[in-house]
Amino acid sequence: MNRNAIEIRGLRKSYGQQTVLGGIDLTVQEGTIYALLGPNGAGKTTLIHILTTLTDADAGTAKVAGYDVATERNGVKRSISLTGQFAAVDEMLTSRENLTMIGRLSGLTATETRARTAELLEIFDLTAAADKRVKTYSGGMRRRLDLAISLVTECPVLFLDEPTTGLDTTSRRALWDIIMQLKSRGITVFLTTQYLEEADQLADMISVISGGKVVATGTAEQLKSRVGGEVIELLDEHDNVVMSIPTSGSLHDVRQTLNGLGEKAAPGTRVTIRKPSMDDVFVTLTTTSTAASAIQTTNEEAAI
Ligand SMILES: Nc1ncnc2c1ncn2[C@@H]1O[C@H](COP(=O)(O)OP(=O)(O)OP(=O)(O)O)[C@@H](O)[C@H]1O
Repeated sequence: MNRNAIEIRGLRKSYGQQTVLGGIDLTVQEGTIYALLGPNGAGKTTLIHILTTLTDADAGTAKVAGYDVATERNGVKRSISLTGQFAAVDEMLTSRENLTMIGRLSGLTATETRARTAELLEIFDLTAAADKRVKTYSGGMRRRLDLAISLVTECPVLFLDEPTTGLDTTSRRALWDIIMQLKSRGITVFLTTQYLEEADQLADMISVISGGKVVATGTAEQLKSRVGGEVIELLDEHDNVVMSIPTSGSLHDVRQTLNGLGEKAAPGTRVTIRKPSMDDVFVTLTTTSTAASAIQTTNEEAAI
């Protein structure tokens, strides 16, 4: 039976008058990839900082790898790695030197450090560039190195704060592959992202946060099904989407929706019907409070 790598109950955090986290409940099973999806300023980094003991919560509890983040900080720290939004590498050193430095600082012997460095350079496809200074690296190479550094000592729970922000599509996909490999080695990955596709592709479970609350939790498919079975899209003569309408997908519903449009659609308007995307989910959940409260029920269902 799977155990929980992360358990969060009623977590709250405010800065002055601003409530950043207004009571977060969340459970992450061991060995899974969990994505926390939310717009800018939703509180994703704040939550990661609390889970990694960098910030204290005002109320509520959180356990990581079985340790309480408030009272068992050392246990938490021993169990986690964190990669932040900005690559924390020494640009004047080579990637081999960066990895070696972290290995020795983490208490590995010289021999262990050499072996681990070689292994990580290989995994992250950095062997060819291992002896070049990091300042000559591309953004993708730096992110890969940053991730490699956070894995010098392999921890059961890995936190990735927007790991692919600023990367091009190829580098992003390469990192996704690496994250999937980490999962296959039993590591629990908790990541934040603003990219819907990233959550869709990678995560076993997704929570959407907005306004300091979890407004939905589920698999990508479960979240999409909440938006509706099919989305009717109206396109203008230049193929621009002028309206998207979620429907249940039933013939009755689709027919009623189209009839309901009546004369509102301009002449020349075309119709397509497609499956909902994560974009639909995101827009629905983060822009309408009614949707948010409706989905709160989903959250409870998904937790059962
Ligand atoms: N130390 C702090 N002092 C005051 N306000 C803060 C502090 N840290 C974060 N905030 C505020 O809390 C809110 C949430 O910030 P946070 O960085 O957690 O959001 P986020 O979802 O990670 O956003 P982004 O995707 O832009 O990184 C923001 O309005 C931010 O300005």
